[in-house]
Amino acid sequence: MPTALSPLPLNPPEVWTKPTYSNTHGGKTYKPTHPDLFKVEFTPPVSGSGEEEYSSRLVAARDFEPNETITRLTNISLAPEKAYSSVQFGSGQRDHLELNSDLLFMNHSCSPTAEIRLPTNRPHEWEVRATSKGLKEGEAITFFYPSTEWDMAVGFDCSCGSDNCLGKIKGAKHISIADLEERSYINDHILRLKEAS
Ligand SMILES: C[S@@+](CC[C@H](N)C(=O)[O-])C[C@H]1O[C@@H](n2cnc3c(N)ncnc32)[C@H](O)[C@@H]1O
Repeated sequence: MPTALSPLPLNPPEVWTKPTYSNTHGGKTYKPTHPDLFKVEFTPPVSGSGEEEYSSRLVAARDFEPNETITRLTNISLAPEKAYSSVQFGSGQRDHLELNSDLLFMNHSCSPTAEIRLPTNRPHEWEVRATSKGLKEGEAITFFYPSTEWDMAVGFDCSCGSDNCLGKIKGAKHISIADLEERSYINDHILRLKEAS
């Protein structure tokens, strides 16, 4: 059972279909979820590889002021399990949500342009917001994955390219508190897990 008070539905309030090369090109059945705020820049699969590249990204469709809310998390559901796509919102084993929107395409950066803020037990306040630097139209919307993730289902070699890149990203469990806090806002459940470790 989730340990945080979790009123999250098991299914998203609105049906969401993940964009793929075939439904964003040619047939074009895909409908962007937040067209006025951001859009997915979709990378086509390398011909014949048959594998997902995970190199698509989310970019801002307009400027955002410093600390401006980009969007609240409105179509979220309880994740059936921790996955590459889920976001951790508490310290319990089941405390992972699925975004069920174009926000899925927010990549990680060690020098992020946005934050996911998930105050404990206040899901109506859960949001993506610009950092204190603000965001320009066309800039990638990224967040620091260890700000929500303790021990990720799928780690990766970071390609964010920032000067203070941490290299391998596996979750906050594997990073010192100083390295976490100098890069991003860190959610309470991660700070609690860090204190207890
Ligand atoms: C939720 S997806 C983000 C969207 C993803 N780029 C896509 O095209 O589906 C998370 C995955 O994207 C990739 N990813 C995100 N940020 C990355 C980064 N900074 N460096 C390398 N891969 C990254 C990793 O494969 C990760 O497991």
